[in-house]
Parts: sequence; structure tokens; C-alpha cells
Amino acid sequence: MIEATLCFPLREWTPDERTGDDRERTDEVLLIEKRRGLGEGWYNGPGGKLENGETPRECAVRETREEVGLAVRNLEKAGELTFTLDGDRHTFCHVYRTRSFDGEPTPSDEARPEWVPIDEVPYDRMWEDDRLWLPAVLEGDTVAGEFRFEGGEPLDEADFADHDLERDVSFEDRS
Ligand SMILES: COc1nc(N)nc2c1ncn2[C@H]1C[C@H](O)[C@@H](COP(=O)(O)OP(=O)(O)OP(=O)(O)O)O1
Repeated sequence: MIEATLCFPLREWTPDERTGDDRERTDEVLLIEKRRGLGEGWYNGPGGKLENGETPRECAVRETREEVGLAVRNLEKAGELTFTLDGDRHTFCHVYRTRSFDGEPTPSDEARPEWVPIDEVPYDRMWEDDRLWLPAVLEGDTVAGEFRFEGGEPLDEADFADHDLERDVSFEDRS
């Protein structure tokens, strides 16, 4: 089974009174538009597969740096997701969020970053499971879920079948 990570950097957006911007203050999340590989063309958080000897947290930090050039710190564990394909465990994904980072997001070969207000997340351009668990993660909750896909490899061409989801979960190892 593949072990992978996703990281959702968050920031507060405040209106600039000098420009007369009258939008409400809101949180924004840094998403990527994936440019290659699994989920190409879809929005997601920065992330990827664990390398040998790496902890999930180290992986999330490395992948966020590699994909969008952001140095994230103080990651908070927000979720554990299991994706099954035709009844077999396919990917186990650790989900993090953070408000601590240095640098400005910059595009890479793998990803185009974009700050998005959390109530405007483009779920119609994301994995089908995301609309079920990401809102809770962006609200500060914790989630654990299993999402079942059917139809054979690759996973991003399979059909989403059903799921189980728990909220307000505690993660013992805090990995
Ligand atoms: C099945 O549903 C999924 N939903 C979401 N939101 N994200 C998913 C799903 N399945 C996989 N993912 C994530 C997990 C990883 O963050 C990426 C896939 O990573 P990738 O295969 O691109 O991993 P890298 O290590 O970056 O790949 P390279 O081999 O290209 O370096 O999708």
C-alpha cells in the first residue's frame, strides 16, 4: 500500500481598506493544480508519497517545498484517509494543516499554487472524496475515513463508490 501526505497551508485574508475592498475577512487555503502524475489537472493540497526512512510529517514538509517552494512548520495532524481500490487498500494518506510557513508559493513542474477562500474551494475540480472530508479539515476539525473506489487502476480513473467518515478523531502517534 502507498503511504502519502497532503498539506493544507492556511492564512487569514483581510480586506485592504485603502483600496475600498469590502469583502469579508476570510481564511484562504493554498491549493495546487496538479500538473502531472496522479490527479493531473485537478486541485489538491501539496503532498505526495513517502520516501524511504521518511516520517509522514517530513514528507509533507518536503513535498510542499518541492511543489510550491513554501517552507511549512508546526504541522497539525488533521486527518487519516484510506483509499481502497476494488476492495484492496491502495493508499493511506496523512493530512496536515498549518498557519506557519515562510516564503511565497511559486509554481513548479508538478504544481501551480493558488490561494483560495475556504468557502470557494473548487470541489467540482477535485477528487470526489474531497468534498466529504476537506470542509471539516478547513474548519479545524479532525477526520478519519475510508473511501472506496472501483474500476481498476489508475485510481484517478476509477469510480468513487462509497465511504465511512468519522470526525473529531484523536491521533495517538501524532505522526
Ligand atoms: C483517492 O482520493 C484522493 N484524494 C485526494 N484528495 N488526494 C489523493 C487521493 N489519492 C491520492 N491522493 C494524493 C496523495 C498524494 O498527495 C497525491 C499523489 O501523489 P503523487 O503520486 O503525485 O506523489 P509524488 O510523490 O509527488 O509523485 P512523484 O512520483 O511524481 O514524485 O495525491
